[in-house]
Amino acid sequence: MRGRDAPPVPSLLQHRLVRYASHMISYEDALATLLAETQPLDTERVAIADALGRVLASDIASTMRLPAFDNAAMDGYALRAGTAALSKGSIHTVRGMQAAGDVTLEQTGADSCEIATGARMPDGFDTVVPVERIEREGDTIRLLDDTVRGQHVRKAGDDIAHDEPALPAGRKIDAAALMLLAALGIDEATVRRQPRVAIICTGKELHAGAGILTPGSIHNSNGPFLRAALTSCGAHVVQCDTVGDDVIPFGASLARALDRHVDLVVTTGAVSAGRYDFLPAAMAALGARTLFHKVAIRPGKPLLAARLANGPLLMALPGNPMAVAVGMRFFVAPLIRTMLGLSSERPLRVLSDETPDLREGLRHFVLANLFSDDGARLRARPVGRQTAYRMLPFTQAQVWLSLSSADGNMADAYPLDAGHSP
Ligand SMILES: Nc1nc2c(c(=O)[nH]1)N[C@H]1C(S)=C(S)[C@@H](COP(=O)(O)OP(=O)(O)OC[C@H]3O[C@@H](n4cnc5c(N)ncnc54)[C@H](O)[C@@H]3O)O[C@H]1N2
Ligand code: MOO
Repeated sequence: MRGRDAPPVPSLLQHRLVRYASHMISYEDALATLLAETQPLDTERVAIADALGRVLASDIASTMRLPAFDNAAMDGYALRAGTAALSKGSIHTVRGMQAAGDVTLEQTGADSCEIATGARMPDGFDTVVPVERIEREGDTIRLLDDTVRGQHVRKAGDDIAHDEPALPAGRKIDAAALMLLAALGIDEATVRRQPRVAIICTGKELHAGAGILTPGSIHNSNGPFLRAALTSCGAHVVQCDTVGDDVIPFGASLARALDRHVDLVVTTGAVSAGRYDFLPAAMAALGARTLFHKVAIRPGKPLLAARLANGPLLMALPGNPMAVAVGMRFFVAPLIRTMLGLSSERPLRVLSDETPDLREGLRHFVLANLFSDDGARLRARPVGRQTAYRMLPFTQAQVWLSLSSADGNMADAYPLDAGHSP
């Protein structure tokens, strides 16, 4: 929505300015159009030590049994129950001690052996009595309870059997997945290549770095936000440029991005209806195929998606910070998920406490917090005073609600940070 002064679009581009139809595509159709342009990326092998946040490209089956051997679940005494039950008051001779890591396979002679949690059950022993449930005198113990055969023993393969499916393709490697992979001794995995993304923020008002602003200028908040949000989603940000309202530095930044073999370019600003909003015309001049421009959503309506002549997709997000946040969350994040081979997100269906004025035909994205009502049902309460330029509410919310007038008070709730979705 820029105005003032001389037009920034070079004259050779002016005659190519395109008038866009006022009819807007729905969010659902726009997203489907975008995702139809996208494929899961190729795969690579990575060390598990470097795999946090990556997405598995093939199924992983268990390479061993977990636990690998029968072992004690409690510190206490291993016994041979055999087929007979061991009764309260029975007395057993103790010989030896089996600690975790000990390799002793057999304790011959004695009918009991001291044992530590995690220690391998010596051959012939099948039951463990916790140290609290015996009385010891010299080298004998007396049981304080009847025992059940096999009690307090963790059986080999009880967690996962050899060759059993462990983690499926399309699973994000999070801390839980890393725990299982480490336990299995797996040190490499086949994952999707990370999408390479360039960010280009447009606007001559954007002040480089921190420090004192000149009159009329602002700090660039969209660039740092996008870098963080893209990284959290599993993308690799290869470039983050800031350029003026001019197609020439924009084109130069785009050329650098293409040299870096990006899969996606995300731009901010210059995409709505103002004199300085050069981006739609620049796309046409560069021979890009515009997939859609203007979506029936609020905020973020002027969003544009294009396929660049030399391959990658370009998502032009409107400059207002909440339009960037919505464009990132509801267009760029699903695109990155598809590139990574992740399935589509499953939002929580919640009742929204209050709904803003919902305009028919528009999908509204609203910042909210979740809470449980008296009946322990999950509900959402929108945070106050939301407009496209206010960033404070974004820091005070847990979720985005996706709302339309057709759904009444029911909303889909999405975690604010797309990287937190499984
Ligand atoms: N006549 C019309 N005016 C506007 C329309 C419209 O349809 N007709 N749409 C409005 C909507 S909705 C939005 S959203 C904005 C989007 O405009 P642009 O994409 O052209 O963005 P700019 O004009 O370049 O910037 C808008 C706003 O955002 C600030 N901005 C830009 N970049 C950054 C950045 N990197 N960090 C922080 N803030 C940034 C910029 O200073 C402006 O305040 O247009 C409405 N107008
Ligand atoms: O759609 Mo814009 O993001 O409201 O200001």
